Amino acid sequence: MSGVSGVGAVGAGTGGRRDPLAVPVLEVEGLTLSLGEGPDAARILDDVSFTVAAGEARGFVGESGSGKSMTLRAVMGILPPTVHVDAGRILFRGEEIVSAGTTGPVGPRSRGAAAGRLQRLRGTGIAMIFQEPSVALNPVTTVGEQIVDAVRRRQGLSRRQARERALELMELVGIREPARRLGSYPFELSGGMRQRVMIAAAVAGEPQLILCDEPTTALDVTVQAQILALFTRVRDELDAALLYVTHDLGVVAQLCDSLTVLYSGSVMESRPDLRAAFDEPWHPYTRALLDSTPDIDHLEQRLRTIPGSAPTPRDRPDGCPFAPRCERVQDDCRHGRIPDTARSRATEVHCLHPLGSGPGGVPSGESAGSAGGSDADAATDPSTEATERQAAR
Ligand SMILES: Nc1ncnc2c1ncn2[C@@H]1O[C@H](COP(=O)(O)OP(=O)(O)OP(=O)(O)O)[C@@H](O)[C@H]1O
Repeated sequence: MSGVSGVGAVGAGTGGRRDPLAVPVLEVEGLTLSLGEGPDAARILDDVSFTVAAGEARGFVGESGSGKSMTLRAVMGILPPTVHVDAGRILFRGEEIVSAGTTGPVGPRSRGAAAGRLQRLRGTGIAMIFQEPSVALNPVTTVGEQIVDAVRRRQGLSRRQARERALELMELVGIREPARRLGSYPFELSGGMRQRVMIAAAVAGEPQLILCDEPTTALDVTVQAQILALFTRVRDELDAALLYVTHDLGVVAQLCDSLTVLYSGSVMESRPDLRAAFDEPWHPYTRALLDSTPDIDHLEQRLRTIPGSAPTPRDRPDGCPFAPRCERVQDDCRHGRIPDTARSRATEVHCLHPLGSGPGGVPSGESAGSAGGSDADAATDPSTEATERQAAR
């Protein structure tokens, strides 16, 4: 792809050193969501926290129904009307955009300062890329018009300038002969091409945060690899923060720097260093997910499946929601709230009997510090290491 023009076309592309102390682009703090109200309310997200920094790609993984999409929808401000925020908040570049009491887009409680800020950010500061391009693309409008409109809406350029920018964006996302393709309708393109068009339209506003909801699941592996490479490129050129939802750890391995593992609405494990998490997962659920992921280097090994199934929001058990399926379960796992046993600022492990050999079951390399975060913590905190690695990239 020749798209060097894309560097100038889509963003800051600073490529310089980042400030490890900079405010994260996205901070989700204690997000707790319920479906319905009153005695029939069911908790679909319970005290979920994580951050994504500029230039970082965080994989957000878990089985179907674990709450991945709902988290993205909360960030984007598009929760279903029946789902509301019980507790927690979401900050975009340090500014609160979602707070407790927020409900779906039609609810009266969604109005207010935070909702107004979110409205303005949607499409410019924050972009979302869906699994199915038809969700985002208009079938009766040419792809050129859709990208030009996205550019104009977000950047206030003239029609001619916007067309030039649209061509650059199409080149950036790997659409050959973009001038010819401007006049195509979505149905005239392959699935992979439609996905590229959606990405081009999404990044037209030079977003600082890109939310991806399984955007390659429907594509064959070759196209999937191209799209993943494209995400890496767009992220680097915009210095954007990427939150990538998937159930596929193979995809996470190719794209992401950090990892959050969700199960039945709760964070099981959150790690700033994806490689360390894959080499030595601490939560038995993360281990089980890894064991059920195909490994191209060890095809002779039989894949393990996780016995049983995840609870629905209405039948979540007391204690650890994974306990009924966990090989390491003990009596104390079945009662009360499971605390974070990692004792590190950027790392979370909600398990009373984690894998590993360090203090609290957490290997020494990533166990640094207390939740308070002293200078000594900063020297060894894996979040600092990960940020510095990114800064040096
Ligand atoms: N529109 C909706 N209205 C009410 N509840 C919903 C809605 N969509 C999903 N849910 C429920 O919210 C919970 C979390 O669902 P969510 O879609 O976030 O899971 P997920 O991890 O993204 O799953 P998948 O990988 O299948 O997309 C589930 O129990 C689901 O049944």
